[in-house]
Amino acid sequence: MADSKELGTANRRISVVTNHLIPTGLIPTRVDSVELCSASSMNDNYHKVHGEVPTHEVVWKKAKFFGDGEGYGDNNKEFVDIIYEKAVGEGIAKITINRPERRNAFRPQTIKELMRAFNDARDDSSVGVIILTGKGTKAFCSGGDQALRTQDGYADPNDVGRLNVLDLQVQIRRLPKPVIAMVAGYAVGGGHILHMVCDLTIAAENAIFGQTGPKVGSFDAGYGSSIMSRLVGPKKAREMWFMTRFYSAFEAEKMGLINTVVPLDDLEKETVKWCREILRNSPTAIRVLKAALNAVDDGHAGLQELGGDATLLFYGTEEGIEGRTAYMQRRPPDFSKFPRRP
Ligand SMILES: CC(C)(COP(=O)(O)OP(=O)(O)OC[C@H]1O[C@@H](n2cnc3c(N)ncnc32)[C@H](O)[C@@H]1OP(=O)(O)O)[C@@H](O)C(=O)NCCC(=O)NCCSC(=O)c1cc(O)c2ccccc2c1O
Repeated sequence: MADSKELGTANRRISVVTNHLIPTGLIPTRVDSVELCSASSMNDNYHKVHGEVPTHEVVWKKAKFFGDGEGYGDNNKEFVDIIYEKAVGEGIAKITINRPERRNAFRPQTIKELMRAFNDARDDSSVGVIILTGKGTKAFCSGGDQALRTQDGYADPNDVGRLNVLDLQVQIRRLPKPVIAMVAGYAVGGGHILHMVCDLTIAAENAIFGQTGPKVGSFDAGYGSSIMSRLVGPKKAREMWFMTRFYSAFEAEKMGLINTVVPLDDLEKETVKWCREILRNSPTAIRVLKAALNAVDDGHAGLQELGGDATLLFYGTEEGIEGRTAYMQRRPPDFSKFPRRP
């Protein structure tokens, strides 16, 4: 039985907690004085200057590789498992996994093609945002093609096995432009991890999210675990991995796993709108912010990325140029005119 000292402590704690509770009658149920408005209809000077985000129809063209001409063409002839497009006149690239009959499961060839396309979108300075999606409405991606799983990893016929999707995850994570996962249908297994490594996820109402690894004898103990834990918290991450449950788009949004849910018919329109909104902002600010947002979690690699951005910016300054010029002119550099800022 509790003695009187323990009871006193318990009573004090209860009264501290109850003092912070608002009696139900006092909880405001209606906002009288504040006019609520959506971000797009805000009437402040910032929104007057910047205006509405354009909503015109996007025009996609098969992408030509950067450096191969005007940016459009039919290099896609080389692609079997993906479709690579660029929006005409705006800085959006779209990469589509094109294996709908397999719910867009990836095989090694798919990963190789995805990596080529992402590399091109990175190098093409006219591209500012990249959309990753799956063909059709049934699946974004259902992970590794289990028919090609070997003891060494995933292998196309006559090839060595590898877990090459891990390289793609790193590539997306380190790519200095935002990558948006546009998800309709299933994003499960390795496909779920792909959407998690993207910077943003926009889902259709029919989207379904989840891990299947422990059901099929697999697991991703890398980004698939650590990034998930960051996104949904350690308890929910354990639930997702241990139980292998599937979650609706609305549940995923509530969990912080995705950014927004839209009707299936509006999925691309809304995703393009997000891209256009991002493209109005400073590419350098976005580049550095992406690196900064990943830096702590990515350890030395994260610091390297962020540090690289600092060097990149420094190379464009007079101070940086003076160092290089002096070296080339075989003279000592004159850094005296550059401020030693507080
Ligand atoms: C995604 C589904 C829930 C969809 O179910 P639905 O009923 O709509 O469709 P079907 O099941 O009939 O599928 C149609 C058709 O596609 C084939 N298919 C679907 N997914 C795959 C797949 N991943 N691999 C191979 N084939 C697939 C299916 O067999 C049907 O073919 P038919 O010939 O019968 O028409 C459901 O399909 C589903 O649960 N799929 C499996 C999801 C899954 O378990 N994925 C693998 C998880 S493991 C993984 O992805 C993975 C990959 C890596 O590279 C890693 C690397 C490093 C670490 C970990 C890794 C990892 O875990």
